[in-house]
Amino acid sequence: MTKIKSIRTRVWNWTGPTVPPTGNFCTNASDALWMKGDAMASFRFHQWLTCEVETEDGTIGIGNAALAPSVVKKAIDDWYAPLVVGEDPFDYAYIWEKMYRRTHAWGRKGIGMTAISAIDIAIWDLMGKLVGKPVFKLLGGRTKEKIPVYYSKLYAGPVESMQAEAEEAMKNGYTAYKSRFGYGPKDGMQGMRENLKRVEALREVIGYDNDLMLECYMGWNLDYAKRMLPKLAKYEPRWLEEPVIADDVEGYAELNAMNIVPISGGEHEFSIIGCADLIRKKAVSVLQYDTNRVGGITAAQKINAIAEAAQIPVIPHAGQVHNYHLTMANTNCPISEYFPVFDVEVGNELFYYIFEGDPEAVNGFLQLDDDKPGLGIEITDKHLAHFEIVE
Ligand SMILES: O=C(O)[C@H](O)[C@H](O)[C@@H](O)CO
Ligand SMILES: [Mg+2]
Repeated sequence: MTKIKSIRTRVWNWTGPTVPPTGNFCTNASDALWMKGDAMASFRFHQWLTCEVETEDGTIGIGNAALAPSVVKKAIDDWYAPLVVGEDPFDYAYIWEKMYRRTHAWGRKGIGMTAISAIDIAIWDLMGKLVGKPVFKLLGGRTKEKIPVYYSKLYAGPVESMQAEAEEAMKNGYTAYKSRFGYGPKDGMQGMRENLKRVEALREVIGYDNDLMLECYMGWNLDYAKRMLPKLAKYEPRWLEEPVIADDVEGYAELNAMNIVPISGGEHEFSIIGCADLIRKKAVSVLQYDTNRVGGITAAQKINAIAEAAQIPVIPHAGQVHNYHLTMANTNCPISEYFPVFDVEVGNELFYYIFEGDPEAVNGFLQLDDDKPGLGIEITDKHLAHFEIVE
């Protein structure tokens, strides 16, 4: 048995080219503020955290976090690493509880749970490498021949450019698409029409035999969403995502109970109990935790069981292998989100520039390798020129 010897955290600050922001690009929680300028600014993630957990025999497990990397690094270095070093990685449930309970006063959600997630993901990668098995084989194995994905981009812009992007994606074999709204409560009735115009335009391109999902990214509110839902119904969206801020669980439940369009959410929820609460309150019809926020693979797998008991499908936020392995190992996880490999825009794309081995979608599906131990990714130095790294 080999014990955990050290944890190495690095913050990767992207210094490469980024797609310049445009107006009404993606509604978000900042839209409710009286402010000028780029409301999406605080939701661009142009840095990432890598978290490498090494055992005495030199095996290294790789974890990661996208939220507030510089702060999460500090939390891991100062608080969580001392709790984990010296433990047996296969005692992962005990390690999770130790991290959760020893920082319970401040770490139950947000930064603390993100730090726990990064370490836990690394421990699962480590366990897979130590036993020579892919992580999904430790979770339940292969429940799918390959994983269907949905194309997740289509940020709001000129109608013609959105249609052109959808047409291009159609050529690549996707059968499900997620688009972002650009208008919300402060844009009034005209903004509603702009939103509906774009949904109609996308349906003209993808038709009605393909799934269309609509993303608000916490940029609407209960009143606006209640007014929009009846107008959206005829476009048959598969779900309406994060229509209200993450704390408005009652708002979620009221919108979901209207049963006009299934409501999805969870990418800004944390911990097993946080997600169980969304399920208990019937706040979502589709649960979308992100494994690198919610508590890692240990927490995500427990949440999958709770969601399955309630027959709520789980479609984790983001692509990325830490989510794919859970989707592969759970029948109640039908498809995966997939960020197409594009220039760096909001930052979801950074994963492709830091890691090697994240599967790329082919014809609307992606595959995991039965013989690749752990998560199947390594940190690459191919794009180091575009990063400033803080050890
Ligand atoms: O569902 C998503 O993919 C997230 O909400 C996005 O990461 C966010 O960038 C808004 O598009
Ligand atoms: Mg989302």
